[in-house]
Amino acid sequence: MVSPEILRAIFDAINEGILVVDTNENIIMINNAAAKLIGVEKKDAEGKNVVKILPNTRLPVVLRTKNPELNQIQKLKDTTIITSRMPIFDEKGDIKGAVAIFRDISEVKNLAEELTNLKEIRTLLEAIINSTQDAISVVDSEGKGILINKAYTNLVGLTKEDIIGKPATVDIAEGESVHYKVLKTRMPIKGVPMKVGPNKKEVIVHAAPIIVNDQLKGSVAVIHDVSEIKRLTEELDLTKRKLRHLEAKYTFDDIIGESPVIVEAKEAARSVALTNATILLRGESGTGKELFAHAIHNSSYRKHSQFVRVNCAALTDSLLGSELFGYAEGAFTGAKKGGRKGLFEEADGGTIFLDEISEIGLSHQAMLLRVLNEKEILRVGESKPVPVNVRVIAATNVNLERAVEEGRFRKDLYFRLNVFPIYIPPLRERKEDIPLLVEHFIKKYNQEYGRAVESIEKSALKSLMDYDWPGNIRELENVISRAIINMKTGESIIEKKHLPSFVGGYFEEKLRIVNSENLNLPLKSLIEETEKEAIISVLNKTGGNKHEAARILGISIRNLFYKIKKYGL
Ligand SMILES: Nc1ncnc2c1ncn2[C@@H]1O[C@H](COP(=O)(O)OP(=O)(O)OP(=O)(O)O)[C@@H](O)[C@H]1O
Repeated sequence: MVSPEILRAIFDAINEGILVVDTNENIIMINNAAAKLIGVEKKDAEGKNVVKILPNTRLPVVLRTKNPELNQIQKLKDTTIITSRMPIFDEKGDIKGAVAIFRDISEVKNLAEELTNLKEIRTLLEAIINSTQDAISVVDSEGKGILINKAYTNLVGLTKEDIIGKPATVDIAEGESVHYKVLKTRMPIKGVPMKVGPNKKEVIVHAAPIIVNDQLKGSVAVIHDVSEIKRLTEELDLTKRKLRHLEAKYTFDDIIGESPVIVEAKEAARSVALTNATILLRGESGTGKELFAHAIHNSSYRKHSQFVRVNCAALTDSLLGSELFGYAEGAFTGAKKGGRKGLFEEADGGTIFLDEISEIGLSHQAMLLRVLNEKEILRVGESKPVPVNVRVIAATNVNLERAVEEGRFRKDLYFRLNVFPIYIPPLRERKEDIPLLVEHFIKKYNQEYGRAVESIEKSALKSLMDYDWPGNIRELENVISRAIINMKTGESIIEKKHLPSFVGGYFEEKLRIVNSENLNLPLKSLIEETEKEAIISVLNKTGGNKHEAARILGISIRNLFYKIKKYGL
């Protein structure tokens, strides 16, 4: 027989709390764990009615019902416990008391809560990872796949089954594993180009190590699809080039005008066209410099070769260099493999038309001078010159002499370009050409818009003759084209009412002044008209000097050029 002392010692050694009551609900035994959980001294509890010690205890219920209550979770002070209560019967089956066995499960509960939290965080993370457009792949510290998202599957064409638990190299078609590199170096890697998946998708990969408490846990990679961007860039490149390579469309016959000044300019251009001389076309914006450049190329022996047009004002200085002269492989970030030909090389055998030449920065002016003198170019980032046979036609609408004086334009380049200047006079100095030009534009826009406009009314023509045309022929062309658009079907003569107010008509009066008649016009049209009006007034004020006009308007010269073109001024 085990002595009661030994039994007590065993009871006390047990981690679970044990509390025994007799049929009178008095505590006859309580072990250390129970006393500790309840927060009483054993000696103070023994012999006491259990309800006094534990007011909410259900032991009296068990005594009464004689039914056990098993594994019930409840709060005991600050702890959570799991309790089982059972009646105690003697051999005859009479009830002798009841016992409660309970265990502190706070820690287990915390753990369970933590697990639930972790689960929530994981679900949240997965939702985030799956909703990003960038493909993500994660490997563990050994380089085995542990997570990929939907975008990854869409991009790479591999599923979880192909990746999870497999080595980091499974998805690579061309290139080295970035994950392995990251795991080896513990350093992030950016912008690695490679091809992935069965379809050899072109991607750029950024990867970083996952370090928790100083321990390397794995590597995460974000994979960007660049095939679409590459395709679009190539398309854009091609379109840009195609746009430039639109053959020289015009000949001298397309240059309308019989005024002595324009006839003289045409004669000069016609005779120099047959030589190889560099030509400088001078004249205000919209006077027809580009038209002259086309005509010169078309009547030169180079007419079957390329005519390449570059608007030097439209490109930033840094872009202009690589566009004009090309670049070597690796000349700068983003440089194409194998480098790229510049426009000078593309125009080899033909003509390059450098519009707005005054806008070239000083460093590129030096390079241009070299082309003109040495007949060879240096690609950006390369030291070996490439010979080129290109005729240069430059154009400017600014006072280059002043630019030279102000140090903005190299004197030697100025002299080199100005060997054969052709001055194209502004329209206000050859107003006698206006009727011919109007007739020409009526024909042109009849064809373009499918109209049958016959001519212009005398008083309307007079308004055109009275106006000074700061935007020159481009502006006149624009006014005629808009007049035709403004004409109703059935109207075949351009009248004053079809002309804008600034040339003495009144069509745009309605547009410009916000009144009940035009309240239904979109705000954009009203703003554009006002902007156009402001530009015209300032240009008139500065006598067509665009640098000054841009200064007064508080916009860049490039922006002003853009707006002048946009509004056809
Ligand atoms: N003499 C002309 N006969 C017919 N159309 C002309 C004539 N001169 C110019 N044009 C037309 O006017 C518009 C402007 O001409 P162009 O682009 O050649 O001018 P530009 O002097 O090169 O202008 P910018 O300096 O702004 O580049 C074009 O649509 C062109 O066809």
